[in-house]
Amino acid sequence: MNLSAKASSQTQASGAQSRAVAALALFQVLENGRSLSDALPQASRQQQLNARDQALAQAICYGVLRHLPRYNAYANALLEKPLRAKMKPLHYLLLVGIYQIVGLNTQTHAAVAATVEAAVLLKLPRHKGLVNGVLRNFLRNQASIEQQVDSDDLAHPRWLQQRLIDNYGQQRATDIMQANNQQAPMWLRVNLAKQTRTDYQQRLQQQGIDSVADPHVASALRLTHAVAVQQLPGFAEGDVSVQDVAAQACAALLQPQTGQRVLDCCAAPGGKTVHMLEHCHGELSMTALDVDERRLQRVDENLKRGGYQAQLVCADAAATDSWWDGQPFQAILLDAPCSATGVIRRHPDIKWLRRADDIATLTATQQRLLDNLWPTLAVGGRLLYATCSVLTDENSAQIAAFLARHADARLLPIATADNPVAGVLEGCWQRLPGTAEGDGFFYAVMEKQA
Ligand SMILES: C[S@@+](CC[C@H](N)C(=O)[O-])C[C@H]1O[C@@H](n2cnc3c(N)ncnc32)[C@H](O)[C@@H]1O
Repeated sequence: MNLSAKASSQTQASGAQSRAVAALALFQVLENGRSLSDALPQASRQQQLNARDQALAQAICYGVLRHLPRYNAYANALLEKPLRAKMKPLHYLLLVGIYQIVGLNTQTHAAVAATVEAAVLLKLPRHKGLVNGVLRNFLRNQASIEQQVDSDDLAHPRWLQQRLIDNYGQQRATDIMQANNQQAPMWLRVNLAKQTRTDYQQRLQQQGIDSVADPHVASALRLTHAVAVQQLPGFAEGDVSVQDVAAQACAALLQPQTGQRVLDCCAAPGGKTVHMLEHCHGELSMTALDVDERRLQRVDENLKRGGYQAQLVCADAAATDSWWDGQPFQAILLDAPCSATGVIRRHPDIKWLRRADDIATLTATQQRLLDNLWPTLAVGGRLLYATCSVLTDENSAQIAAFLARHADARLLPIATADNPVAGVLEGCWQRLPGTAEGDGFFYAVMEKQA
């Protein structure tokens, strides 16, 4: 084989690998209920994908998940009969192929060829012909198939659509779902303990990376185009972190003060723990707690990267007898486990993995955390309750019920009001996805009365 033929067959092989990885990851998410952030890296490792091919596999998975009903409908229209259970990975390979034809500006014929080849990697080599036939048929008849298939372009499960309509009305619910189907921008949090935001923006500019400063959150820069973290100057030294602008608002809302005892009780992977430490130049007595030991390691890594210290505790935050020494905290961040319906732009698998029943379970957990942590807060101290959810049961209704149960809790109104949302408890802040380019997020600040 000459060199260029060898190079071209290597390119083809890596093209097939990324398509196979995308199909396998989608299979794991949609058939086995695994999160994409677990399934994709695992499938990538199995196929030994390089970073570039992994990025392609990820882009394909995101694209398919964003408009899953539409691509499923196309595949079903193209297949004479549904595939047998054993051949199910092939269905996801077809979605991968269809998405590339519809949604990616790749060279279509090369993309189809790589997708057909991926059937071999899925250990279904005998069905290469089927994949080829279906995708070529779609290429020939795309316009008529798109016309004949009645697909739901909002692409959210019915129960979630209905909840959003119940919470916000038809128009706002539609806006939320449309925003959920967009790609989220990359946001940076500049470590203001080390440099000004303008200085860091200039460092970016010197590397040819354009950014826009957020008018409300002092540390936040939005990149005009996403880049790999390794390209960010000073990333390894903790000069900058990747964090959405909505998450960055937490430190300023809680306002921890130098020298205070602070609890971050659902801390992993530690984005907000480190931000609070940056906010006070590291001078906080910080306890970072999480129930998940593996995720707690990420907090440790993030602390080390920034050069900060915290006491790490692995425990159920609500089981205070098991970890609390009885010394009250002056500030508590409860970034509660939630439906994550505010971050569907970044995790499009969420809308297919969540079930309607999950919401009641989550609200019960949130209530237990709020009630059991409240006694650990000092009189005069503040608790910030935050979620990346847009559902009122987890947010306004949760806080209204908490205030009704706790006479010593006073809501400190948040004056930001860049997007007051009808139906949200006055004094709380509900950000909706896409508003000012940020994620959907909810915040309520409460102070403990004597
Ligand atoms: C929204 S994430 C936190 C994100 C984090 N604050 C950050 O900014 O990087 C919620 C976290 O709550 C943790 N968690 C869930 N239930 C918990 C519990 N009962 N006690 C402590 N942590 C819990 C999860 O393991 C998860 O890491």
